[in-house]
Amino acid sequence: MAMPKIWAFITDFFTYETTKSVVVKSRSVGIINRVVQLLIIIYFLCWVFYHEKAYQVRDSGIESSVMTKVKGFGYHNNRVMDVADYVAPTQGAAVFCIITKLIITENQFQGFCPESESKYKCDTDEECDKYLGSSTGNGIITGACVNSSKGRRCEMEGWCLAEDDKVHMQPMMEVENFTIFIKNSIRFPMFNVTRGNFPSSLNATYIRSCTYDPEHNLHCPIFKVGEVLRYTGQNFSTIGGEIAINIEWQCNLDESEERCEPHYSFMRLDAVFQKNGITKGYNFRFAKYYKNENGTEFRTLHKAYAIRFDILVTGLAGKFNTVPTLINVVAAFTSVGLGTVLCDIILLNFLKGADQYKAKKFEEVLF
Ligand SMILES: Nc1ncnc2c1ncn2[C@@H]1O[C@H](COP(=O)(O)OP(=O)(O)OP(=O)(O)O)[C@@H](O)[C@H]1O
Repeated sequence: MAMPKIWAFITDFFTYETTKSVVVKSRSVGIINRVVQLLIIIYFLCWVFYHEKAYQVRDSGIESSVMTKVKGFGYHNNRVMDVADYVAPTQGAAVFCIITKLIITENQFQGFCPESESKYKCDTDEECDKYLGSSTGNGIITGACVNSSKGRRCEMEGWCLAEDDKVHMQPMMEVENFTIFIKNSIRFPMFNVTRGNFPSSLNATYIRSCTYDPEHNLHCPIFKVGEVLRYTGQNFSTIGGEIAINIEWQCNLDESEERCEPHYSFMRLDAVFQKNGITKGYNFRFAKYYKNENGTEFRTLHKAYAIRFDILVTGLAGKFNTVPTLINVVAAFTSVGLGTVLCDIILLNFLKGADQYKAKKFEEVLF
């Protein structure tokens, strides 16, 4: 029984198929064929070529440099704070912090003193043993329980007196009115095109007085902190954390280079931690060191609560090129043939004269 099957398979395998054109005089199938072809042509013209600009080569490897400068004055800890006091790091990089609240602990010397927090309350030395080796306090716990102005506390060795960061203080509300100047220059290396985020024609008086507004003042490179927070949907009184200012360059270089302009968008990057009970906002510590007349070193410790700004730059430029144009034109012509596939399925399976069509379409010739 198996032999005839094998023989039939071999005969089928060694056959040759060639295409034969069958003209089907059916109006309905003819209409379907033309409609499918039309849809494919419209898809390629409108979406692939017009919207997706498939005739262009793209460069997403944008090279960018960002410089920032903050200006404004505020009152905090009974003193006027200027940019050198509240911006860190001071170099004007793409990532910087504006300090909104500073807890200052002055005149810390190396030595032994009681911890400040109430969790270090103790009556005996043994109660402090559990903190030995702990890294969450203000210094190295010695294991002794000593007297302090707030009652008995575990003793630590380090910078004394220990910081008390539980003091309540208002953030520097003037931060809302501070302004951030952003200077961004970019280059698309594939096309050797360089652009800046504001026209060189802008004069100094205008720059000093303008602020960015997405509707009326798109070219002004100065951003008001309060407005930036508003664009991200944040309220200044609850703000901490990280804000991104995204500069997006979408450039069609088939048009004039002048139309290659930045678009700004704003978002809060640490939004996931907004409702987190353990960590809120962003803070860090830094110290300033001094020596007194007899050469003993002492320091002023700052715990800074800040808003961190991240200037992100993204870009995509496109320009006409023959290679993608040819590839996509060929793809478009090939795809127009897809109409035949659909019509064949309908003809071979769903129409009245399907058998007749099958017989005409597949013809066996014996030699
Ligand atoms: N955050 C800002 N808000 C408003 N204007 C600013 C801001 N940063 C810079 N400018 C203004 O933009 C222009 C260019 O700033 P740039 O830092 O290059 O020059 P500058 O003369 O060194 O500025 P400065 O006024 O700090 O001395 C200056 O007129 C400057 O005053």
